[in-house]
Amino acid sequence: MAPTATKRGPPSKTPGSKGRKRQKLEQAVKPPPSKFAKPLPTAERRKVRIDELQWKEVTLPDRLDDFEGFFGLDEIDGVEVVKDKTTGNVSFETRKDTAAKESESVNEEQQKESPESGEDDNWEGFSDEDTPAGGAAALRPVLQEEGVEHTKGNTKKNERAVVESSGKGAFDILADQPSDDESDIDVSAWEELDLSSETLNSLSKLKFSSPTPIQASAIPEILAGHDVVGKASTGSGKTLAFGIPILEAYLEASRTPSKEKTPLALIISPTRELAHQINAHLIALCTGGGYDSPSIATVTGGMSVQKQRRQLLNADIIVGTPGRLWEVISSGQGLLSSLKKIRFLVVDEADRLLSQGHYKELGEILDVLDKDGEREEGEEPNANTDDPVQRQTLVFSATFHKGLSQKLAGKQHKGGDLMSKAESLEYLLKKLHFREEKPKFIDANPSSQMASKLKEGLVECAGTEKDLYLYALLLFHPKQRALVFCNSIAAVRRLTPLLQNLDLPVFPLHSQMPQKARLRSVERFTERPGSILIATDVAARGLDIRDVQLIVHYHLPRAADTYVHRSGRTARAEASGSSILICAPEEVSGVRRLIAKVHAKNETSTRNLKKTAFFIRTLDIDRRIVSRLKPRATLAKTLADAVIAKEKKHSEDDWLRAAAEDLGVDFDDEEFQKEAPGRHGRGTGRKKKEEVARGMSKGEMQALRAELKGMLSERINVGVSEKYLTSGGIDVDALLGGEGNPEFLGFMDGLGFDD
Ligand SMILES: Nc1ncnc2c1ncn2[C@@H]1O[C@H](COP(=O)(O)OP(=O)(O)OP(=O)(O)O)[C@@H](O)[C@H]1O
Repeated sequence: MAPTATKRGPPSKTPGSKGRKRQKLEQAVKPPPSKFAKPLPTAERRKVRIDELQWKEVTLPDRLDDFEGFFGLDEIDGVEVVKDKTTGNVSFETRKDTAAKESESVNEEQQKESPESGEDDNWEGFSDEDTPAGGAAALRPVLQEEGVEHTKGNTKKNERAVVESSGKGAFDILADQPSDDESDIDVSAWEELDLSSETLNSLSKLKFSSPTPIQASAIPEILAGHDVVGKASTGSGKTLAFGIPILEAYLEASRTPSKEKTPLALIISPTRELAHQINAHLIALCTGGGYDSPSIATVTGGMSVQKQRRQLLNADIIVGTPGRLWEVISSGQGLLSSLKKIRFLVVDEADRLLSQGHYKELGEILDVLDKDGEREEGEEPNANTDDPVQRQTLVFSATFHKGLSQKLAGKQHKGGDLMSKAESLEYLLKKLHFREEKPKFIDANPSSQMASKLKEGLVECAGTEKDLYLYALLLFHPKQRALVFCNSIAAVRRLTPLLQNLDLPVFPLHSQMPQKARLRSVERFTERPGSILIATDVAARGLDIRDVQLIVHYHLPRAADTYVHRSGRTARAEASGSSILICAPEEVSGVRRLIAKVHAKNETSTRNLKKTAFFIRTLDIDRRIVSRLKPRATLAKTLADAVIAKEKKHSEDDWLRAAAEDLGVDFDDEEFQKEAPGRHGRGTGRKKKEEVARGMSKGEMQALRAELKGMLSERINVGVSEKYLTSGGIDVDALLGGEGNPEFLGFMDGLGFDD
């Protein structure tokens, strides 16, 4: 019997976000009326499996203002929900011809997709082992040579390295571009910038038909010899804003060869991944222009320092992180004298590099670039040098954070304000030794630090349920490349196995991972559509990974700039994307204030109006569906905790064994445990839980795994989404009771449906 719904259901229960306004919003997203208002004649009907059907994604509104539902919901027309009166089971019926057509197209799709599913079967998950052939090649050129990326040679060689790699490297921006001349495009929009024909050729190969605003404004100033401070929203092409003038200078220098070989540019980046990515972007730029490419050395921690030293001897461009650069520079061997002659010093993500806690090594580098000898304690870098600076200093970021200047002034700064132009300049002038008294400050997006096509929202849940809601959010965004941010390495370590246990393609990224594993995680995340990277803020800055569609803040960002940069990993280069915060109720008001600040600045700076509060929307999660996910999430967590506790025990034992050996005593685990301090103090509860977790036997774990496997193979009953039903004026209970409207909406692909 086909159910018919006649009355509106109660609004879904979302703590702290109820009221009349909510109900209006729900009506605003009321789905279109069903084509199947009347039950179908029995002869035309056929029972179908829900996963045989072709679900259509519900398109999102451009802005979230009036939208509180889930992103990425799928809907379907022409299906009836039928409830068996005796068993209570719900089934689905469609017209015979519709079903036949749809099952045909499903088969076609499956055939098309079969090679990819084969790949899925072979997916290794994350491990610290060396990537097998293919995988390593795909990470061109990052892992080709341990220690240093050093790319030199003729254009063809570079093209091969970039274009013919067996897969797409983590930072391979050329991988999708055809390499033949026919693919060249019109680059006349760049002509105003007066670039060389070689650079124009390269841009044509990259298919960059016109400069982005920051490129259009910054490149002429840099070419004219000015120091530049460039601010532009995330994903707006800042790398090439400094990369193109460096290439121009390289081309000019190579027309008049000199005997002395010194590097042309030093580019400093806050993270290793960003340094490797800048290298890849520069290689891509310098490829296919019909000239010998510059040698680019990437100097980051976690790789062989000896090789880096050798490669640096021949480099035209050096990209590096401050720690390793300082290590290499301070160990002597002549690098410093050639670095003093660089023409460009680039400080990328400058506010981060120059902030407290990150500044030490950069400060040392800046200092020695301008003068020999040691800096006095407390002395500002470069403060007492009278030598005129020859190089141009180029400083880029999407944000300049107010806390920096206030810290500089010795004030404690609370909150997450971003700096104004004047404050930024004042701050940078104190920290950096510019050639000009006043560098050119270019703000390409004065009205916003946020990408124009970014949608923002928050999900509210109990603090103890964040894991569950994260899982639900990821399931509700199936096939989307998602980046989840945590504030601690421990959380990355915990969430990775938890979500892997739930069969999600998850990779970790944090600073304590071995360098190769870090790059491999990024590579796999880049290559595999629909994969998930769980990362600390090491991934927040600068990373340019194609098609990241979803950012989840599992832990809330601690400052406005972190929110801007994390969210900036999506919606890049005119693409769209979503950024969702998972908040405990007590966190909501704080985070609203923080985000309002990020947006409020836009209003004041552009139109000089009084602050307009930006109100980030609460996404109305269907809590019924989430609660159905709880058993599997709990089981996955129990298993993950057990593995982590056992690993922790191993490393503690190793440490204690080594200590016992040093002391010349026998190692007795139980004795050590008894003696261990803090057994009755704080943290005892957590320790007890850990003990229970690590006490789990192999057999118990196997049983739990089998149980979880069983759960994961079962479908979650999401046939009826409370959100959709309430917003569509349908009563869930009436529908299931057989009295409701035959409309059926709200299925989420990925909720345990194994296809
Ligand atoms: N002129 C252009 N036309 C089209 N795409 C471009 C152009 N310039 C750069 N891009 C592409 O835009 C993307 C973002 O560029 P980039 O990584 O330099 O952004 P960004 O401003 O440095 O971002 P973030 O602040 O997050 O570091 C890259 O994939 C890059 O290849």
